[in-house]
Amino acid sequence: MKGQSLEELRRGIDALDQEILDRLNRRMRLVEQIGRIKAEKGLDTFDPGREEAVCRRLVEASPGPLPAESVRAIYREILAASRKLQQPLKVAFLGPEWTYSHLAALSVFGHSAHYLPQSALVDVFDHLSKGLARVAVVPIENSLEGGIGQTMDLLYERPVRVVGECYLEVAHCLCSRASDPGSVRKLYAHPHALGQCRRWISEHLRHAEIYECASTAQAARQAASEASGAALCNVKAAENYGLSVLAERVEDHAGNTTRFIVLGFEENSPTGDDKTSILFAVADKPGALYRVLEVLTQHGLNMTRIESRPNRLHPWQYLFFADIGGYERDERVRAALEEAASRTTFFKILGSYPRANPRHPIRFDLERSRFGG
Ligand SMILES: C=C(O[C@@H]1C=C(C(=O)O)C=C[C@H]1O)C(=O)O
Repeated sequence: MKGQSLEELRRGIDALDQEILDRLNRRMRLVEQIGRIKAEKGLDTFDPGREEAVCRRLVEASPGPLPAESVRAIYREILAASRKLQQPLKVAFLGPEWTYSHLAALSVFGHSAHYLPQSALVDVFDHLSKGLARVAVVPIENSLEGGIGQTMDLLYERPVRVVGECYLEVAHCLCSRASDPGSVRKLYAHPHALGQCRRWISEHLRHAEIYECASTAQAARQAASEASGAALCNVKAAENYGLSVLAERVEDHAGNTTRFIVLGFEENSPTGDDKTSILFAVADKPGALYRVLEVLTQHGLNMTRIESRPNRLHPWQYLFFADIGGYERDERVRAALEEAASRTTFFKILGSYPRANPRHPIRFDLERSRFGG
């Protein structure tokens, strides 16, 4: 049997696209109805647990050939458009535009959200507490540099909840108006970017003076103002500030990944594969930390991270940030946390949220300036 011609195949695609669009509009009418119910009941528009459940179900139900990351990428935008119909979601992040935080926020909330770049992390938290933003996206740890101290301090000080997480691959480029690395005299960079590219800088940019900046996009903005300035930043920041990419992927280790958390106030519903973040302090006596960890082990909870941080309010005392597998209201987790809390001097559940996979970080495609996962 003779195959279909190009024209016939394209007619088939046109008919399917019309069908997809009709169905998307039907979906949006349901979304609008849900929006009205939420408004009546005073519920929050954004429900990350439900969104994750929607995506996971579709990834599992998809027979292919569409890969899982494409299903997720398509639905990221459908969900963003759905939320926008109910009420545009206001998202604060550490700006200016095109920082890695911005890329992380876009990868979680899509292009239809209302983004509010802030000039300092503390302003991101302030935006949330003042109700100027509904959610915020902040970095919490990097695979090479470890925990982001300032975020950890603010998590201790402010009454926010962790409602989501995402892992983003951090691919730095050397970007400049100069034509080659040899002509670069000043290098602008965020301290973490400097830390991640130490070896490359000592091999290629020994002759340049180094200036630390508040963010990678700020570094790009600064580099753009000088003919012999350069920045360590991502390709979108370079594009935005009119810089050329002189060298790609200058980080010292492949797989440089930053974990971002989404902050908000609402409690998530369980998804069946959740993580819970906690924060606690223990008395200064032998075995105090062990006694907390012992309870978690006895209840069979898997701890995926524990990190200590000096308590700035009480010198030489420490705060512990830990992530465990499970949902906070799940009976086993609840009982374990209750018992663990009784062995601490301070205990705070930061929140439960759908688990993201660190082995499949969101990748920002250098060539095509778009996300894959
Ligand atoms: C439609 C809803 O509102 C939002 C949009 C969703 C969707 O488009 O599927 C899911 C969760 C919410 O963030 C809902 O809560 O079901």
